[in-house]
Amino acid sequence: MKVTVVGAGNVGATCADVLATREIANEIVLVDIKEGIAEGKALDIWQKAPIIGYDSRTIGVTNDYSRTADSDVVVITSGLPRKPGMSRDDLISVNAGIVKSVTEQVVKYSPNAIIIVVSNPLDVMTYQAHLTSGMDRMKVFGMAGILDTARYRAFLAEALNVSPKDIQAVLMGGHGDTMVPLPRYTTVGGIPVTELIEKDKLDAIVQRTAVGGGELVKLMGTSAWYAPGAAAAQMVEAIVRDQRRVFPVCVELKGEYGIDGVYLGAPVILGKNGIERIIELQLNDEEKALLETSRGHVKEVMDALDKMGQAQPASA
Ligand SMILES: NC(=O)c1ccc[n+]([C@@H]2O[C@H](COP(=O)([O-])OP(=O)(O)OC[C@H]3O[C@@H](n4cnc5c(N)ncnc54)[C@H](O)[C@@H]3O)[C@@H](O)[C@H]2O)c1
Ligand SMILES: O=C(O)C[C@H](O)C(=O)O
Repeated sequence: MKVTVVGAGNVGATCADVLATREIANEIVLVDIKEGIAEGKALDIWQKAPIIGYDSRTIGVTNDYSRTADSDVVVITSGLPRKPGMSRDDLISVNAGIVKSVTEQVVKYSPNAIIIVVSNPLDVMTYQAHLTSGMDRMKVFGMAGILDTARYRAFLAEALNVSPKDIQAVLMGGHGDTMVPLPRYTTVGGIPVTELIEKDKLDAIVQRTAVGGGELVKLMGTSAWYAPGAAAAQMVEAIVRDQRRVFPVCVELKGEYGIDGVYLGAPVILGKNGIERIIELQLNDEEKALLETSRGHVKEVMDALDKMGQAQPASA
């Protein structure tokens, strides 16, 4: 299997490193626009192979998409990260252009690849890549839900003093402060989380999760990369190993949840064809209202992209 990661910055390089270290793909191509950066990081990851013990090949290229040809999966991480005081939406004008031009190159050389978008603002960059690619929505989707649920699961594991492995959770909506964690669908070793933690503590964890990206931006002056890179690699693994994992993924909803034409996180089954199925949960009134708020926010940012004239299909 061949996997390309575009953007050899913090998230892209971490993703490539996890893909190689866990031998998720035998050929990994790292691409960046900055001369030498992808080549250097790919070489560094390859030189770690004899120490850790893996044989995935990692190569790096500067803007040479011919080397990405016939990739099975492409992860797009290229674009600016936010700085303290910024929202993800503030990145839209710069990142839309980057995601558009990268997607054009990706599709030209790997027309059958499944595309995973990571660049922010995530839901709207997924819209940008999907439109530019002209591909089926089940083959162009975004990574955010695995990261957001991982934060939620990590906070819960800490509060309950249990293994994060035993916490199962799902979360919906946009990748922003209006994301919708679903405590009703959260279990700890099969036990509903609501039986193990007081409501005020759970509410505080939900709140901390919603602003989890911002917490890290404040601490580091740029956004996170270890968990995001690993989350994107986990999606690649589900696809290349046809695992049929159930993850929250950002996809264009077309009637699911009564929503049409908006890109939002929802639980899906991920396998060799990309999204194999979008799962429709039964939401209660409160959850529906939260999802509607999130939908409204993402739609506003999609409209802003439309106004910029960026969201055009590749052929337009
Ligand atoms: N979806 C998520 O959950 C999530 C999580 C973390 C970060 N992100 C987003 O991922 C993006 C990358 O974050 P990062 O921390 O890796 O940033 P970074 O600055 O470390 O890396 C970005 C890389 O993209 C490269 N790049 C820019 N334009 C390019 C182009 N046209 N072609 C190829 N490469 C190009 C840059 O040279 C740089 O190396 C940001 O937009 C960030 O907000 C999303
Ligand atoms: O917070 C950010 O800007 C990056 C990313 O979306 C995250 O949640 O870590």
